[in-house]
Amino acid sequence: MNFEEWDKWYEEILKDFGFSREDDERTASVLNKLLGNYGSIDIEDLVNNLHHENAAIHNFKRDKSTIKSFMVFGAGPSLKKDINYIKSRCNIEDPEDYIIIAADGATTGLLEEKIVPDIIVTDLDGKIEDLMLANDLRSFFVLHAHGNNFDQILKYTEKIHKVLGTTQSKPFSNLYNFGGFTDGDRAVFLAVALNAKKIVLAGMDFGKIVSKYSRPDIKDEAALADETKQKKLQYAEKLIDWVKENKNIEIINLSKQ
Ligand SMILES: Nc1ncnc2c1ncn2[C@@H]1O[C@H](COP(=O)(O)OP(=O)(O)OP(=O)(O)O)[C@@H](O)[C@H]1O
Ligand SMILES: Nc1nc2c(c(=O)[nH]1)N=C(CO)CN2
Ligand SMILES: [Mg+2]
Repeated sequence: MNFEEWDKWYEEILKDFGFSREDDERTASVLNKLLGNYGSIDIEDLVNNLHHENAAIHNFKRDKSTIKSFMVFGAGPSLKKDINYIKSRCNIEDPEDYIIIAADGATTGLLEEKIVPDIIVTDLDGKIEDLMLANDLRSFFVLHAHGNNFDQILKYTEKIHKVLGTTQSKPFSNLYNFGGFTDGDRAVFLAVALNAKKIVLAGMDFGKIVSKYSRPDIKDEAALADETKQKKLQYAEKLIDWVKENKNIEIINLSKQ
């Protein structure tokens, strides 16, 4: 989604949630500076490195043109069921098959199943030790700045490597905006920017229930989402519907089957 198109969604989101564009831009400006100091990658680096990372691990040369299929894992209640289904159907670690993108808290569920994502799309409110562990092991970070994560960006950016920065306001300098709002739908927009032909969604229930991977502080496996979270999930679903309607990409949602 280009920025002009995204900006219409963004205006609506700012009004609907009462967020401030200036606050988003303030965090974006800090992230941009930190990435300037500590280093960041661009989209070309990401594509090239995805290829090399897998070549190193699997002794397999993935041609750039074979990067076509993606799996996006969200932190919805069906995450574990969907991972088990995928494991029973295919070799999830086969680099020929899929690029694996985890949306933030879903990283923890994947690590529990011995799967280290290729990419983590995050605003740094997932379980931070797991995000950092995955980053050390293998995962590239697509790190998002917004008005509500200034402190996390300030604290953790220097500790993370292999980072591509994003903003939800106007992109500039080191920061991209591929479109999208929550970590899960931004992961889908990233796959679109990486020329996906097929995207499989797992743990992307939307609805009103959140899992412990989304809210590590809840006691049970799942709980009723608060009103703000429910509204965020509605936007996530609508934005992914926009991709279905406007892009020629096969999208399969395992959570809805
Ligand atoms: N039922 C669900 N509960 C939680 N996440 C879901 C659900 N369905 C889909 N997702 C996707 O999983 C992603 C990862 O979840 P997580 O709660 O870590 O994200 P988030 O975008 O940081 O949200 P928040 O700002 O509420 O913390 C969400 O961004 C969302 O797109
Ligand atoms: N300003 C602001 N922006 C966001 C927020 C948030 O809480 N505040 N949460 C997001 C992830 O769901 C994405 N963007
Ligand atoms: Mg998050």
